[in-house]
Amino acid sequence: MIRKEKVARVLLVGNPITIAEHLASHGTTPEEVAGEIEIHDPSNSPLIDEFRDTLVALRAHKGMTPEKAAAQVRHRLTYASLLVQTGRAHGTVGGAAETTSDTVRTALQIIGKAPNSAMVSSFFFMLYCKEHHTVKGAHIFADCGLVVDPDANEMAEIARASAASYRALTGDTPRVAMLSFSTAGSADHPKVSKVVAATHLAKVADPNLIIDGELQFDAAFVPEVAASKAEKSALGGAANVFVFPSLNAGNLGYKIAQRVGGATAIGPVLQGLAKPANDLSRGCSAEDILHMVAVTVAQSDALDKAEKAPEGAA
Ligand SMILES: CC(C)(COP(=O)(O)OP(=O)(O)OC[C@H]1O[C@@H](n2cnc3c(N)ncnc32)[C@H](O)[C@@H]1OP(=O)(O)O)[C@@H](O)C(=O)NCCC(=O)NCCS
Ligand SMILES: CC(=O)OP(=O)(O)O
Repeated sequence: MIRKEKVARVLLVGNPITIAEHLASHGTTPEEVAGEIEIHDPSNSPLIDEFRDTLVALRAHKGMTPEKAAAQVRHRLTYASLLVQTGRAHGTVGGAAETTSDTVRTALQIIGKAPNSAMVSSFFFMLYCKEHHTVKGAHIFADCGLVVDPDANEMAEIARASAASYRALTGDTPRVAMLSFSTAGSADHPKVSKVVAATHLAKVADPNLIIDGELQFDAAFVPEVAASKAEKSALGGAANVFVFPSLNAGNLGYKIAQRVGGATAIGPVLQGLAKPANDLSRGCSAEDILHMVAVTVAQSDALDKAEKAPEGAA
C-alpha cells in the first residue's frame, strides 16, 4: 500500500528471507520492488562497523563498549534507529512485533530528545470516520504510550507538546482538555489537584493556548454535558486534544475508543524526539502501518520546514 500510494520510500529492516516470503505472498519479489523498497539485513550489512562505532560514541557514557555495540547493532530496532541517526532515513516505524518499551527505549537512546524539547511523550491520532460517529475528524489522545505516571509539570508539558503536534499535523487550532474523574471541582483528591496544577502550569507557559481542566471526558467532548457540568469552560465541550492523567487511563481510553467505539487509532506517535521514530501496537493492521508511515512523513516534513525557517519564525 505504501509503495502503490507513493507515501514514502521504504527501507525494510529484517531477515531478507522472511521479507521475500511476505513479498511473494503479495505477488512480488525483492528484485521487482528494488527501486522503491530497500531491504537491510542487520545481521549481514556493510554498515555494521560504522554503526558499531556510532553506537559506542552515542552511549559510551552509559558503559557501551565495542563488543556490546557489535551485538546490539544487529538488532532490527537499533539498526533502524541508526539508519535515522546517520541520516540514511527520515524516520522509523516499528513496534508491530516489538513492545512499546523496547521500541521507545531504542529511539530515546539512539535518536534522542530534540534540543528544544523538555521531554519525549506520545499521542494517538483518533479518527472518527464511521456513520455512528456524531463528531467526525481527527482528535489527539495523549499520553497513551510512554509516560507512565506524569507529575503536574510533565502533564503540562505533554499538553503543550500535543497541542503543537495537533497544530503541525492538522493545521487547526488545538483546544486542549486536561482529563480527570472530576469536572471543575466536583471531586477533591490529590489526583484531581495534579490535573488542576498541570492546567495552570500549561496556561502560564503559553497564555494563548486554549486549555481547560480538570474535566471529565464527557464534559470535554459533549457540548450539552459541558453546558451543565462546566458552563464556564472555554472549550464548550468541543476539545480536540485530550490529555490523560496517567498511562493507565490513556492506554485503556484509546483502546476502548478504538475497539468499542470504532475509532481508527494511529499511534503511539512520539513527540519531542530529534527525528521521527514511531511505534505501533502489536494489534495493528497493515492499514495502521500505512497511516503511521504517512504521519512519520508529515512529521519529517514539518521538522524540515522548521529547520529551514528563519530564526524566531513560528
Ligand atoms: C519509555 C520507557 C521505556 C523509558 O524507560 P526507561 O527505563 O526510562 O528507559 P531508560 O532508562 O533506558 O531510558 C533511556 C534514556 O531515555 C531517557 N528518558 C526516559 N524517558 C524519557 C522521556 N519521557 N523523555 C526524555 N527522555 C527520557 C532516560 O533518561 C535515558 O537517558 P540516558 O540513558 O541517555 O541517560 C518507559 O517509560 C516505559 O516503559 N514506558 C511505558 C511503555 C509502555 O509499556 N506503554 C504501554 C503500551 S503503548
Ligand atoms: C500502544 C500499545 O498499547 O501497544 P501494544 O498493544 O503493543 O502494547
